[in-house]
Amino acid sequence: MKALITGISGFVGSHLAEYLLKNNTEVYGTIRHRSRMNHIQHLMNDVNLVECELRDPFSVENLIQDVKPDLIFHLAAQSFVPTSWNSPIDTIHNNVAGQVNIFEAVRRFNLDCKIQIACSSEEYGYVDPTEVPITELNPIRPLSPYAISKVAQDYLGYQYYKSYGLHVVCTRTFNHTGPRRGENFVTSNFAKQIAEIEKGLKAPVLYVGNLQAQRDFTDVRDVVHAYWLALEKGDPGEVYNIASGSCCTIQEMLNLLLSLSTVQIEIKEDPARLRPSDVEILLGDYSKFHKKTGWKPEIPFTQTMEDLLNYWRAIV
Ligand SMILES: Nc1nc2c(ncn2[C@@H]2O[C@H](COP(=O)(O)OP(=O)(O)O[C@H]3O[C@H](CO)[C@@H](O)[C@H](O)[C@@H]3O)[C@@H](O)[C@H]2O)c(=O)[nH]1
Repeated sequence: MKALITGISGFVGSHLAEYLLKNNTEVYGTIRHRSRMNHIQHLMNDVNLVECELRDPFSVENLIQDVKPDLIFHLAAQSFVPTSWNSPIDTIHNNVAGQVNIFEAVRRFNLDCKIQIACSSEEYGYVDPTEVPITELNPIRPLSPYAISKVAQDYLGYQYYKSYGLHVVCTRTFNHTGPRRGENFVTSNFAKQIAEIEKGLKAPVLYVGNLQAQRDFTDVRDVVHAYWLALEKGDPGEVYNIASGSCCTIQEMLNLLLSLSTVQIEIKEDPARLRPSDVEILLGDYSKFHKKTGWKPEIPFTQTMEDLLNYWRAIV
């Protein structure tokens, strides 16, 4: 079985590669010339890397023709919400064009493969507090250009399934974290600041944005297991929530991290970290996916945050 991971050098891509290798799957992954390889350095002898610019149809055609994967996990994306405010067109173009190029190449070469699309809970956007937990039937009310790009990816998956019979499964994943999480994302950003303060590399002041937002966090190692099951057992043309089923405020997540450290830290709001419109609550209902695949999250949140903090302690 040959699996292709787009964005293999990223946070989720590197964990998925580890998971697939343990499952005796032959792993191929796309990288770009400027990709940082530190997350997959330890896998270099076990995975096959292909340089590919997903925005370029010729590059993607060559990729699909050469690799001929049985499974495609499409993870590559501009995935940081604030960046999408600064460069909305780039985010939408990158996330949408890359996926259309993959679909068109699979179609052109008549490839019999299953495709997982990494969609997002951000698609739900504005959620009234009476509308949680969020099921796949909740309204889609996107609040950022990033969310719009994910809605487009989601609906393209449905359209290519209906129009051409492509085996596409969309996973709407709620927030996920763990070792190797990019330092811009809130859990990693706070953990890195704490690790730096512990080492005396930074004054004991931790900068934060909106601490009232509520998020549903799952460990990335549970998430990659879900992606595998989505293609093994999920129905094509369907969308599945991947979530933990509980949520906390960002303040509570910060308190947990602080409780794992012994240093005294002052908390300061940094206005630059506030967003034009923030999604205030994301709390997912993953029962549709559980019924289909038996999946449920296994790793407790405290463990995830401890592993994340230790990850940063080891590298700052
Ligand atoms: N990044 C960041 N966020 C902060 C900070 N302080 C508070 N927050 C709040 O913490 C929440 C989470 O922010 P992020 O970690 O940046 O993630 P996100 O915007 O929820 O998006 C993530 O989850 C999506 C799934 O729901 C993913 O699709 C997306 O790619 C990303 O991983 C947001 O409400 C944000 O306003 C801060 O200093 N930095």
